[in-house]
Amino acid sequence: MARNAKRKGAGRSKPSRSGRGAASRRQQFLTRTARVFDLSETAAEQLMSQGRRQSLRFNPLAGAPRASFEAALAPWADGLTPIEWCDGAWHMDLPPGGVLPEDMFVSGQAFIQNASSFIPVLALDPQPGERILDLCAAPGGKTSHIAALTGNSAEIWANDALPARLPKLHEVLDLLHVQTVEITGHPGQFIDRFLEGPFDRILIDAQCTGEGMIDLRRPASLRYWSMERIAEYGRLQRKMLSAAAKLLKPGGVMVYSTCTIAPEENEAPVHTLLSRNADMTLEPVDIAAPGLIPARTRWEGEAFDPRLSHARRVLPSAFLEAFFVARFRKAG
Ligand SMILES: C[S@@+](CC[C@H](N)C(=O)[O-])C[C@H]1O[C@@H](n2cnc3c(N)ncnc32)[C@H](O)[C@@H]1O
Repeated sequence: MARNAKRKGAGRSKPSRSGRGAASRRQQFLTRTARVFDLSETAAEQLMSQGRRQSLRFNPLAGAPRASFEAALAPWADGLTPIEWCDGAWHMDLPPGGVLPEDMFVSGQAFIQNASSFIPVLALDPQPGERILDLCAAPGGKTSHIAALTGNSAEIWANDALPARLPKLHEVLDLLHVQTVEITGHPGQFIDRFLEGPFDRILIDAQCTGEGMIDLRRPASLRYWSMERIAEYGRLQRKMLSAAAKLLKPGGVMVYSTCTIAPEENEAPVHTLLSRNADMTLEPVDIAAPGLIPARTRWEGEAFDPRLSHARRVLPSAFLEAFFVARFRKAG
């Protein structure tokens, strides 16, 4: 796929300053997005031209009882909708000027995320007592969710390769009362050289082109988009998947997620891992979130492993960013 992508890509490594360059980049992104989701370009344009509302997650690790937290939310109940598929989370649609009490955030009782970010953690299904690796962890939203679901009783390794992002990771995990965590700063593509396995569960919430965050009403959000970047991240993601799989315990679960749309960064790296590791298979991503559709089993004339139909794409909507989630199981 990467070779194919490079040939097709009229990509540039630097952002183009010309209006014509920006227009053709926008058109290329739109054409691809429409094809990925099997939509018309008009429908794809609407999908990618909306603001995304945020969601609120209750953090039990802060020690406040859930009932008192919910009581404190009562004055804002009209602007909060419980998320049926994610316990202890609410979609937020507060009236203009509506602000939740600061204390909830300062005390670490509440955390704001895009609701799509809940899906990989729920698919990981972390359990107390397990050894869990979060390979691309900063700023720590998903690590803290893992710690919350396991009641601070899993051994979590939170890794991120970018030194500049580690202070924020420390800060978020401290704020959210995450205790059983080791923070490391290794390159994920070589993680098997730095950390000792085995891990019961591994989350790879990979560095990606972040197409899910593109809002076509804001031309700047496409400034760094290019086929070259897609191909470059696809190579990195393949390497991270391969290195992490070596650290997974037989019988263990590994979840791969991105907030991007490109099949070269989603289905293609998953396909490569399956084709090179007979002991790895895909399991259904069984989360009842709206807008979850099967991942692609073909792209640009190339067929992927049919098990990719178990992986899920998130169709972007008012509350959910475009996301991709695949859940692997290692034989054992
Ligand atoms: C999508 S973000 C992770 C978000 C995080 N999981 C969360 O929920 O808060 C991807 C992260 O990968 C990190 N990263 C980039 N290249 C990496 C690499 N080669 N190995 C490990 N992490 C990397 C980035 O610094 C970034 O923090």
